Amino acid sequence: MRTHVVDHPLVAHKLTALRDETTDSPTFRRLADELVTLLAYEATREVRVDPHDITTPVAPTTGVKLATPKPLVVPILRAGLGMLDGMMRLLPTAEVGFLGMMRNEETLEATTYAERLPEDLAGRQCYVLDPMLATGGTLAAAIRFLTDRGADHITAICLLAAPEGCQRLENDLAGVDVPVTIVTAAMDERLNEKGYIVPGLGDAGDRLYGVVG
Ligand SMILES: O=P(O)(O)OC[C@H]1O[C@H](OP(=O)(O)OP(=O)(O)O)[C@H](O)[C@@H]1O
Ligand SMILES: O=c1cc[nH]c(=O)[nH]1
Ligand SMILES: [Mg+2]
Repeated sequence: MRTHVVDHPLVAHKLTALRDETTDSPTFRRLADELVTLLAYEATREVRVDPHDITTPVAPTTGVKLATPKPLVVPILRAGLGMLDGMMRLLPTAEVGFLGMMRNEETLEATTYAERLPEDLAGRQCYVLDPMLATGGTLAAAIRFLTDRGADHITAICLLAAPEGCQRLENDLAGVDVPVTIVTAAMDERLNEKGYIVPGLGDAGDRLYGVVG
């Protein structure tokens, strides 16, 4: 597994505003949207392309276009939904699959409550969107869903990551023979006793969409 922390002053600036507890929900949603577009630029560095012949007003030339099958983008509900538009801005022709996953805040175990993915992902590049990589349980399960169906190249875009979650992913995915890359805006210090990222940004889903039950 590779981990890529995007080191860019604009990313750091937007992330600082996102973390700030005084940032309201509309601003939080806008910042998450802008950040994912910046991270997606790095995350799509290995997106597959084919040669493509065109003619400019001056001369014929060969460029590239996205290869077929198109990449699959998978936001993890709920919080990952706040990253979808920002990702699709860069990959407008990608397909989108959905995973609904929720972490039990007592046991910190992730459960899956919704799944809408293509049955066959053989030969597909997948981009998983989830703002928070905390214990890593959610992302490990999501990546398993994709590799079990044949996905052969996986990139997860997370706004924040914790070292404990990255270590767990390394362990859980040790037997997975598929390249996995994590692209994040920051590797934070640690998790607290409740499994929250420190300093983090709090509960991403709640900050995007409000507290539900
Ligand atoms: O790395 P982990 O310890 O598994 O935690 C990370 C998960 O927790 C949050 O989702 P949450 O369960 O709060 O659901 P929500 O998006 O509906 O708020 C977050 O969006 C991740 O999916
Ligand atoms: O810090 C954290 C950890 C898990 N989920 C969140 O939304 N935030
Ligand atoms: Mg949440």
